[in-house]
Amino acid sequence: MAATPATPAADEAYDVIVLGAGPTGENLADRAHAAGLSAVIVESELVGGECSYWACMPSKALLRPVTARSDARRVPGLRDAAEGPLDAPAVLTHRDAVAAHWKDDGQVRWLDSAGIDLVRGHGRLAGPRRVVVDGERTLTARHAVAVCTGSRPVLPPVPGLAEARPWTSRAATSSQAVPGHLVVVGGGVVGVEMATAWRALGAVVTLLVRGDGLLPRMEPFAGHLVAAALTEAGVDLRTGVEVREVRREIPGGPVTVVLDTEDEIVADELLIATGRAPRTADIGLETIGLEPGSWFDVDDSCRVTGVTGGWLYGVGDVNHRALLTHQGKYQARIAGAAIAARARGVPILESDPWGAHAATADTRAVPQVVFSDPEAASVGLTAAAAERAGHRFQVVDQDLGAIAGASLYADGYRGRARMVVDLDREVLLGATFVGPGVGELLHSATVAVAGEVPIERLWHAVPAYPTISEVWLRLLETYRG
Ligand SMILES: Cc1cc2nc3c(=O)[nH]c(=O)nc-3n(C[C@H](O)[C@H](O)[C@H](O)COP(=O)(O)OP(=O)(O)OC[C@H]3O[C@@H](n4cnc5c(N)ncnc54)[C@H](O)[C@@H]3O)c2cc1C
Ligand SMILES: NC(=O)c1ccc[n+]([C@@H]2O[C@H](COP(=O)([O-])OP(=O)(O)OC[C@H]3O[C@@H](n4cnc5c(N)ncnc54)[C@H](O)[C@@H]3O)[C@@H](O)[C@H]2O)c1
Repeated sequence: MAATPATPAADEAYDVIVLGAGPTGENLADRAHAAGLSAVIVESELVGGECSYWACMPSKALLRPVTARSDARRVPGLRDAAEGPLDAPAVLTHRDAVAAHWKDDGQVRWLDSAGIDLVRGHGRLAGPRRVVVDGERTLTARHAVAVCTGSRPVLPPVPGLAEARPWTSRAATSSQAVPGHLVVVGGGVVGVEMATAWRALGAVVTLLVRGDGLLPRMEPFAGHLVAAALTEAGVDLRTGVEVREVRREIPGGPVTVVLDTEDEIVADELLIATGRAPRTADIGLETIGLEPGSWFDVDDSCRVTGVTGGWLYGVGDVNHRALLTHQGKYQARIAGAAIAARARGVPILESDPWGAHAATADTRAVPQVVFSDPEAASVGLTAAAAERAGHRFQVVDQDLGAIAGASLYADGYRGRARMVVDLDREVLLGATFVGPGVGELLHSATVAVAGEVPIERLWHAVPAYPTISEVWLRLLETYRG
């Protein structure tokens, strides 16, 4: 059914109400509907959520030309053809198309074809199993309400920062112009990807990081290699610095960033990429005894803990398990199956690790690709995380440049791989690859980690020659001795 305006009416009852039509909400509603439950989805902005319009898709549209050009420049015979600047207007035009020009008609058509009702407006819980949309329309849920409202950027409490109206991820992924000088604050994924993109599109970029390196959740060599490449690309990377004050006298005019070192940087734009907060401040949590603005505390089926009757689910970014589109969609598949099983009265759910109703991969095998140049890709535990978790493990490293497939992929290929092996069970706990093109290599590691494939069996998974995947052979040879 197509979108209908919020009009006063009697309560409308559904089996499942989904709040938020991002990738998580869409998948959850789809799973519920596929299981024979009626589902309605409430969306206050665009169907498709952050990912489609202001996050994954537009950011990757900005980054793909950057890595494609870099790769081409490292292929003899192609190098000269790939010299010169990127065509920034063409990149931005393509980005606009990838973001569907910030219109959601296509995704609304998909909801319609999937048999999911859409109600446009801001949804708020109004007591158990009840959602009021824009204060006018009341929906009730026979089985479950799934909150999939995502996250928003956080501005640190720096004097003058909010008043300066800095860019956050939305402006950084949707800007229609390349700023002359962009200051980026934050060395996490958003900071690194956006510094990479806007530098290659022609901006002077200063990247301010308060810690001692980039991408702190990955293996340290990921941050080192990406930092070296950013510096080589001309980014002014400053680590160990804090922003003390921000001044912008004229809206849209130059912005002055004052550091704790007393240095002042005057730039055209400032991007704050210092993490996210849940979009749960204004969704009526107080009406069911939960704290507004908090992340949801959920079990492995994504059911919110401590809610009488067990009808509330918090899925995707809102539960802070892994702020990634693919993990939100995975959780939606698991939670959707759990909601359907509970609705059918199934007495015992498959909630053991790797069971149908447990989002086990959230804690064991989360894959992530940072689309920087070079790419950084990881799954499962880093060595530091394995140490913290008390595993007995061995780290195996490999220079990716020494792999024949890599040297053919790009002349002078620079990159590194690491696997973390559980010595007690002889399975992989995690793997990290850094280098051009490694994003597409990651799923092999995800299969090995999630499948808990014994090293002895991995030995029989023969990588094709000459591909970058031959890194697996070298890693295993080193491990086996
Ligand atoms: C710049 C950037 C780049 C990223 N790149 C990647 C990437 O490459 N790969 C990746 O896996 N992840 C990436 N992410 C993370 C990814 O965007 C999120 O993990 C993902 O969007 C979360 O999906 P979600 O459905 O939980 O929430 P969202 O996508 O945020 O969707 C939530 C939806 O709920 C709606 N909503 C909120 N409150 C209400 C309400 N009260 N009533 C009705 N509707 C409401 C919102 O309007 C929104 O449409 C990126 C994030 C950023 C910021
Ligand atoms: N390719 C991808 O998969 C991709 C791309 C972009 C975003 N994302 C997801 O979006 C989420 C948000 O990304 P993000 O980069 O905003 O968050 P993040 O948590 O990855 O990084 C934020 C960084 O900012 C730093 N920071 C925090 N407060 C600060 C302050 N006051 N001053 C200076 N630095 C400060 C943190 O130490 C951290 O390194 C991530 O969890 C990520 O998983 C994924």
